[in-house]
Amino acid sequence: MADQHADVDQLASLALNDSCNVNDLNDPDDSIIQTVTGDTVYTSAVRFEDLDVSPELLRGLYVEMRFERPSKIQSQTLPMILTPPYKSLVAQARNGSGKTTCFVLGMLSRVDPKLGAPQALCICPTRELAIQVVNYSCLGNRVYDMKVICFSGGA
Ligand SMILES: Nc1ncnc2c1ncn2[C@@H]1O[C@H](COP(=O)(O)OP(=O)(O)OP(=O)(O)O)[C@@H](O)[C@H]1O
Repeated sequence: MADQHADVDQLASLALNDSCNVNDLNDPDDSIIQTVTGDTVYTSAVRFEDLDVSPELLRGLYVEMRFERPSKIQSQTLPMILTPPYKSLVAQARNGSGKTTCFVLGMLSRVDPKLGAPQALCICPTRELAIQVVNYSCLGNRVYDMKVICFSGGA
């Protein structure tokens, strides 16, 4: 999560200017893209196996979520999100392009399922978004038996 006082210039920033529709999720651009942030070079992931995720999460992506391969925003941001040294990231892509999976997979990859303590907090601006995030995060329940809880306020 971004440090409150972090200089915006220090944040890795990525905006994908793609105008495709949701069907493109299953037809991502296969070209391998390299992104350099500071001294670190990130290579886009063509397959989920290219990412540093556990076998349990891989199974969850393929079997539970029935995803075949990363969408464009996932292929470019997940190597950054999952590779140490971890940095803050701002990414922008159109609605329905798979952004939620990016940060949910980031959270699920960084928690220790054996540790019985709260380890990740996701703050959402609307109740609808919070519910969407919880629905994806439930992948953690299914593959790791971890608890995902949604708190919301308002009437
Ligand atoms: N790699 C993938 N392969 C197939 N389907 C996917 C993939 N990633 C996400 N999806 C599906 O695409 C839809 C949109 O994904 P998601 O909600 O993550 O997009 P989003 O960019 O966060 O959307 P929004 O901008 O509305 O918050 C969901 O139904 C999700 O299950």
